[in-house]
Amino acid sequence: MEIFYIKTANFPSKIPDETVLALGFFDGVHLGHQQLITKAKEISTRKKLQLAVMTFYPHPKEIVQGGKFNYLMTLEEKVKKMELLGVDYLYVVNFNKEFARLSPETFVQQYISDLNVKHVVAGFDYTYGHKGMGTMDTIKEHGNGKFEVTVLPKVELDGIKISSTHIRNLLLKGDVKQIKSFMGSVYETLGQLVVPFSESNVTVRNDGAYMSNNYIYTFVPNNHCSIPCTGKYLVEVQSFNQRETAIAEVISIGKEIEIQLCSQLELGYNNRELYIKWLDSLENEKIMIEQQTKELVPAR
Ligand SMILES: Cc1cc2nc3c(=O)[nH]c(=O)nc-3n(C[C@H](O)[C@H](O)[C@H](O)COP(=O)(O)O)c2cc1C
Ligand SMILES: Nc1ncnc2c1ncn2[C@@H]1O[C@H](COP(=O)(O)OP(=O)(O)OP(=O)(O)O)[C@@H](O)[C@H]1O
Repeated sequence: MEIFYIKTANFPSKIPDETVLALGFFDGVHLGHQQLITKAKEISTRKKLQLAVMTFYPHPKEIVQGGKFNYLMTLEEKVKKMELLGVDYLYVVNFNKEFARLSPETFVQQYISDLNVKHVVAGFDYTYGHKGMGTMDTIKEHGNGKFEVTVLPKVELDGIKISSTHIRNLLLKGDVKQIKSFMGSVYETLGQLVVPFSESNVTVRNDGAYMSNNYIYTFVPNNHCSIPCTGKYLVEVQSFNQRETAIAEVISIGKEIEIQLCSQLELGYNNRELYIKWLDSLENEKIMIEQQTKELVPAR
């Protein structure tokens, strides 16, 4: 897969071959996105064209509304998923204030027609151009017959539109188990495992690695990735080919996010980059323990 980072009016010097282009932000590359890209792949194979995806960075909301946006994945992770889906060209358009002001017509002319696109595929709710005024009802007309258009109807699960927003809401509720049926895989967060420094708790091994004697570590998620709400979770910690099941506690969601792993972790290296896979919430267990504790209090 070839990646083109496009800044306003700075187009690739080599215009790629004729393509089928899938459009959208694609945060999380969930099952709705996967259906869209698979559809575009089928069309590209049938028409013997290359498959291209156009996404943006940063997220339009971060620029238009300002403030921090909670992403489901980093751009690097999105790139990996696109590669697995068989994408040939990935355009990452720098979304800035100047770009946001482009009219729907100018966007279609400069960023679609001029990029040798022969077929556009996007979902029923895709919008483009200043204030998102362009829709799937206007795109064909704005393309002046230069490309075909396929619209993917709403992909739902149990009557709910599969969307990045719904997955973010599940994270806010700590309902990590449900996420798999919307994303197609367990939600995971990339970050660094750090041994909190306290002399009584840390052993320095011969190879220089810090080991936590009581198995308590701090996990610092990579910048700007969403994590579930505070509470205890059953997780899988994955680094290279090592996997461990552990209990993670999200203590606070603020500037410094810390997650403490309390199981017997053999991955005890300091500052090691790894994935946390969020398997299930242990809040029910916590509620049960709280209820049992309450029952033990003698009646006065
Ligand atoms: C040229 C262009 C200008 C845009 N301008 C705005 C804007 O002014 N305000 C806004 O909220 N979104 C704007 N957007 C974002 C789109 O409405 C939409 O969120 C984006 O294309 C991603 O689509 P998706 O959310 O369906 O994946 C713009 C998009 C494009 C391509
Ligand atoms: N459930 C779905 N059914 C059909 N098309 C979808 C679905 N979800 C996303 N798409 C399409 O996939 C592309 C990327 O969409 P986008 O990144 O806006 O996803 P989203 O899940 O709707 O995000 P958000 O919830 O943040 O708005 C767009 O063309 C969009 O219309």
